[in-house]
Amino acid sequence: MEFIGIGVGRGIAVGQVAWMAPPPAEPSTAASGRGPERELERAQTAAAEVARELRRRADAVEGTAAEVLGAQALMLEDPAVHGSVAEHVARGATAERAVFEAFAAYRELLTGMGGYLAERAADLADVANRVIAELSGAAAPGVPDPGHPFVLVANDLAPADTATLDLDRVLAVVTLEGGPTSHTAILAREKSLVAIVGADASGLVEGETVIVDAANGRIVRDPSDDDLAAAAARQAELAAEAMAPIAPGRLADGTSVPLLANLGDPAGAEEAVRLGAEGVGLFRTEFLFLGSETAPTGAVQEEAYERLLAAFPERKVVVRVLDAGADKPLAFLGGKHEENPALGLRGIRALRRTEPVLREQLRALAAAASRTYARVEVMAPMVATVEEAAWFAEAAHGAGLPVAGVMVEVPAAALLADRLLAAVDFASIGTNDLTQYTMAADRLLGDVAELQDPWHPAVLRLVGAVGDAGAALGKPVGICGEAAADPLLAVVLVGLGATSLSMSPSALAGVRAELLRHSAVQARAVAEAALGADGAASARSAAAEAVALR
Ligand SMILES: C=C(OP(=O)(O)O)C(=O)O
Ligand SMILES: [Mg+2]
Repeated sequence: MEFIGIGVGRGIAVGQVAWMAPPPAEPSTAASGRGPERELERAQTAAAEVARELRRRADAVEGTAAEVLGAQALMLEDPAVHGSVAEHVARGATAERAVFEAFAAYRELLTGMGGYLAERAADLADVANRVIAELSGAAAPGVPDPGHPFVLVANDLAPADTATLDLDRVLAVVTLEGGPTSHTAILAREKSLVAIVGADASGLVEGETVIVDAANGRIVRDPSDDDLAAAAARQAELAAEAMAPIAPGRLADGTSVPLLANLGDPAGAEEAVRLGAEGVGLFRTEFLFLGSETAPTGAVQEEAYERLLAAFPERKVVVRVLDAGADKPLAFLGGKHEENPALGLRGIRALRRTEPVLREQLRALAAAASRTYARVEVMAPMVATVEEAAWFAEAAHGAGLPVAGVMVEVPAAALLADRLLAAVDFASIGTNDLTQYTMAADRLLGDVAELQDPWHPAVLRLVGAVGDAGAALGKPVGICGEAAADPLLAVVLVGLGATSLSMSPSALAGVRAELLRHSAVQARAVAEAALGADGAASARSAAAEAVALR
C-alpha cells in the first residue's frame, strides 16, 4: 500500500509517522464580558508577542528561512489587519474571534488572487493560529516531539516550522497540501530535506513505519524487507554521491560541463561554494525585492550584488535582471491586475515599460562588478523576440556589462534561437517556464502538474533547437530551470547541446556523479532515445533503458 504526492528532490527516508499538532479550535463567537477595550489590548499584546517570537526565530536562521519568518512578523504589523481586528472587537468579538475573522478575510483575498499569492495563504493561517494560541495560553502550534527521529506529517506545514526544523530529528516531511512552489517545497529543497508535498496521505497513522521516496513521490506503508533493503541501498548511493570529491563538472570523456548554482540571496553563496558550485548560473534578483512597494535604490542593489560577486572571484556569475509578473509580482513594475498574468506584462516586457528601473539595475550591477573579481554576465527573462534580445544586449553593453544573454523560456525564442543568439552573447534555458508555455500548463497549478514535466519530448525538441543554434554560432547555451537538477535529465540536456547546468546547490552532487558515467557520444544517444518517445514518462524510461543497455 502506498500514497502518492509530489516529491521534492531525490532523497529517501525511513521512519515512524508523527503528525503535526492540530491548530487551535475555531474561537467561539460568544462575547467574553471583558469589553472591547480590554479585548483590543489583549489582541495587540498577543500579536506583538508572536511577532517578537517570529523575529527571534528569524534572527536564528539565514536566507529564505529568515525571509519567510520576517515576512510573517510583518503580516502581524499590517495596519489593514489591525484595523480589521479593531472593527471586530468593537462589534463585540473576543480578541481570539477578531483575530480569526481578520486573518480569514485577508486569506480569502490572497487565495482569490491565485498563483504565488494564493500559496502564501498558508503563512497567514499559521500567523493567526499562533496569535490565537498565545491568547488562549495554549502552546504554539508546532512540530511534535515523539522522543525519537520521525517522519513529520502535516496538513500543510507552516513556513515558520519548515524554516526551523531540527534536521537531526526530522527524517522526512510529508504534507497533504502544497504544490511544487509552496514554501514547504522551496525550503525543503534548500535544506536538502526528503519531502513529498500535495500527498494523498490523510490515512497515515501515528507511529506507523513508512518509506518516504521523494524521487518517485511515493510514501510506502508497511514496507517489506525488500523495500527496506532497496531504500537502504539508495541511501548509501546518495551518501556516496555526497561524499565524492568535489570536482568541476565533466563527462566521462573529460568534456567540461560547468555546474553552477541557482541563488536568490547572496546569503546562499557560501553554502553553494561548499557544495562545489563553480559559479552562479542564475541569480534571481527579484527575490531580493518581492515585498517592496518601491523600486530598490541603486545603493541597496550595489551592496547586494557586491556581496554575491565577492563570493565568486574569477568565477562566472550570471545575474538575471528583475523578472516581475505572474508568480513574482513586483508592485513597482506594473502590478496591474491581468486576467492571464503568465501571458502578460512580465520579465523583459515589464522592464521595457519601466526602463529607468532596468537602467539603474544595470548600472548598479556594473558598479558592483567593477569592485569585485567575478566574471559577471547579465541576462534578460521572458524574451520572446529577436528585437527584445538585441535591445537588451545593447542596453547591457552600453551600461558597461560586456557579456549579455537571454533566457529561453518561451517557445518562440527557442524556435528562433539561431537569430536570437546572433544578437546576444549566450542563451540560458529556463525549463520551468519553457515547459509551462510549451505544454500550456500553469506551473503553479497542481491539477496540471502531470503536464508540467520537462521530460516531455516537445520541450526536449525545443532545447535541442537551442543547443544546435548555440553549437552553430559557437555561443554557450546554459540550463537554469529545475530540469538541470534531475541527474538523468541533466545528461539528456547535455546530449541536446547544453554547455553548462545551473541548479539548487543541494542537487549538485547527484548531477556531478551522473555526468561522470557518460561520454559526450553516450549523452547524445541517451538524448536521442528520449527525443524518440511520445510522452514525458516514456521519454524518461527510454533514457533509463538506453543507459541500462550499454
Ligand atoms: C529558471 C527559470 O526562471 P524562474 O523559475 O525564476 O521563472 C525558469 O523559468 O526555468
Ligand atoms: Mg522563468
